[in-house]
Amino acid sequence: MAKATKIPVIDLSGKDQTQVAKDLVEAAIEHGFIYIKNTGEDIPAQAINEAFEISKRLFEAPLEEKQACAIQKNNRGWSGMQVETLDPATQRVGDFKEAFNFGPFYKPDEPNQPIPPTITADIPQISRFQSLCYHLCLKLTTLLGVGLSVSPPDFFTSSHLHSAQNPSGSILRLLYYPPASSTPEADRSADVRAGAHSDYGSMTLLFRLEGQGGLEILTKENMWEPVPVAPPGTEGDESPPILLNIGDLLSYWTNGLLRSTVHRVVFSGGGGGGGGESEERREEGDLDGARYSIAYFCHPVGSTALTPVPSERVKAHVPDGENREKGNPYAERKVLTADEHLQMRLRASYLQLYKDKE
Ligand SMILES: O=C(O)CCC(=O)C(=O)O
Ligand SMILES: [Fe+2]
Repeated sequence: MAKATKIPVIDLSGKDQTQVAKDLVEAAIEHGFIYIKNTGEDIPAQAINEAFEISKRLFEAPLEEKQACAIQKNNRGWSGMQVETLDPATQRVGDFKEAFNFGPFYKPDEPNQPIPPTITADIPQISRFQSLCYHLCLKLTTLLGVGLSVSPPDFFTSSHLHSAQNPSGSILRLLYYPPASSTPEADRSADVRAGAHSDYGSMTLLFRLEGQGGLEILTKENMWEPVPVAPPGTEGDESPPILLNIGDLLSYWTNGLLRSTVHRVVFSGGGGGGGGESEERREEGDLDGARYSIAYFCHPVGSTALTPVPSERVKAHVPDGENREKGNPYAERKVLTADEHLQMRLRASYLQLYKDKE
């Protein structure tokens, strides 16, 4: 039976910030996924609720509006059903989801991309939400720097300070997984809502809604385990915890010390993984109903050179067989900057976009 994971819940508002930093680093090494208790201090529940409301309106907008904002090679815009294939080696068909990516608004309320008219009035809220996510990520990069005793301690944070002159690949992504009933072509036991993948950037913040489970991580033992939306101890909070995960870039940068964990989103049939209807899965609600999530993919400034992180802890880390590969999956291709890293990954998941326009 698939068991729920033991991903720790961390409260960033803890008095002893050195301890918080240590706990965060240990969780990033051990699991790569961490629940950030939502106290409302960094991202108020109301801002999250508003963002989900905007997302619903956006995906319900007329198809022509969304198509006019189709995703470009700059990774901004709308991607329709089955356009993205996160696990092309395994998936029979593309992901059963729609997504809309917003690049950074370097000036408040000024998107650098076409926006569907249905949500033009919501630009200030989107801008504010993106800024809240960005600032939470800066806080997290600072804590990781402290927890890893990186010298100087702002090594990670300063490389994430983006601007129009020093842009980053950071993306705020609204996601919509239509109900299975509206996609009868999906084989719920073989197909997935989002294919198995690890994220590309430094770290990802994921916002989910209660009763809309389906996210699973691949454990060290190679088992798929569900990641409950509201783990024990957070049920009474105003908003479920924010799920933080380490991305490939940060794992690569730390020579595999921080773990970038493979994850996916499944229908109730279990994505061919044999998970079946476990107790935890049933607690997660109707896995075939409509599902919304919001991800903020945090990336360093594109020109950042991915040179070894100045930390004794990182230097002392000797990757084991499995992590050696994970730590530097691109060793042969010599990734030099954050931008090169991102371009390589996008090319692999948007097969058609790159094929059509080359
Ligand atoms: O929707 C989710 O819960 C996860 C989405 C995800 O992993 C991604 O977009 O990278
Ligand atoms: Fe992901």
